[in-house]
Amino acid sequence: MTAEKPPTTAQDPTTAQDPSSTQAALTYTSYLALDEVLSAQRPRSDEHDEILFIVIHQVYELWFKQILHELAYLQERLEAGDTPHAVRTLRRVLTILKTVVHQIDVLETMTPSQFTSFRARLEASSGFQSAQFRELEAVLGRRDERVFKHYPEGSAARERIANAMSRASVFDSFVWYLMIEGYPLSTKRDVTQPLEPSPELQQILLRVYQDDAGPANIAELLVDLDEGIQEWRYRHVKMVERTIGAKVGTGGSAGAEYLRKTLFTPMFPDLWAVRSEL
Ligand code: HEM
Ligand SMILES: N[C@@H](CC(=O)c1ccccc1NC=O)C(=O)O
Repeated sequence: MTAEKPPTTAQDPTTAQDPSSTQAALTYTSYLALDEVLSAQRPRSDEHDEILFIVIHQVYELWFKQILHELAYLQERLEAGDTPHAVRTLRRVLTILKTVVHQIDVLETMTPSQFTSFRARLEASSGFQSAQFRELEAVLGRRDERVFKHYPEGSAARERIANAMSRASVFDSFVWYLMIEGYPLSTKRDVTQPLEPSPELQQILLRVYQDDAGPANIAELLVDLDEGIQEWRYRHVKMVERTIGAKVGTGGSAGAEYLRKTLFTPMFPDLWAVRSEL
């Protein structure tokens, strides 16, 4: 249990009677920094639908932030061999992921012509520049220098992505966890390199599934996570197809055609590779 923070409201005698105290009472608005949050929607057109487009993306970025926070904790718990908390954290991440995938329904209420009415005002900005999405991919295990093209050298965003690519990924933490659980894994992976399918690890995973205990539960939740990311990509590309058809993207790619190529690349290839042996 952590000790409760002393109250800082006007009723608190230590502050209420202190004339030098300039601290305003904490309120709903100040605690949640709503003045900042609610003044951060700045449409570039007078089109009705642009606010929805901004709000949806802002909500995404807040959830990405929360997912990154949870994944850092997940890695810590896995590396401590703590199955119950790793399971709970993964469940939370999966629930958030379901929420953000579902949120696409809201944006799909915007018609192509409504989007076209302000699309030009987006100029060359695009989802390619979502640093938190790239960080999320890197935390999960993606190692791909091409993403850096959209982040200026020396920028904080680029540093964060590069940093995530230099650290152990969620999958590396899972492998570490399997070692703690007593599975004999010898070869140490260079965590800065892409995750390649490993026959040695696949043999171990078959045993994990046979044993059908905590590690098998975690493995299944990681498959859920991988599938959830692929589900997001699928829903995103369908939204793109119905909203801009075959138009090229504002970020300079071939649009839907480019996105379709990213659809079936799993984050954790070994967890998929073993499934025909189970
Ligand atoms: C009408 C809605 C949307 C359209 C038409 C759209 C369109 C596109 C297009 C065409 C690309 C390819 C990059 C380019 O050349 O511009 C892209 C990439 C991307 N978009 Fe969207 N997008 C939409 C909504 C969203 C939302 C709500 C998110 C949530 C954060 C999002 C996140 C991303 C990300 C992360 C990428 C990079 C994907 C990758 O490279 O794998 N997009 N989007
Ligand atoms: N790439 C989209 C524009 C777009 O969707 C977008 C633009 C700015 C900020 C976020 C965006 N969302 C995802 O790509 C397009 O080509 O229409």
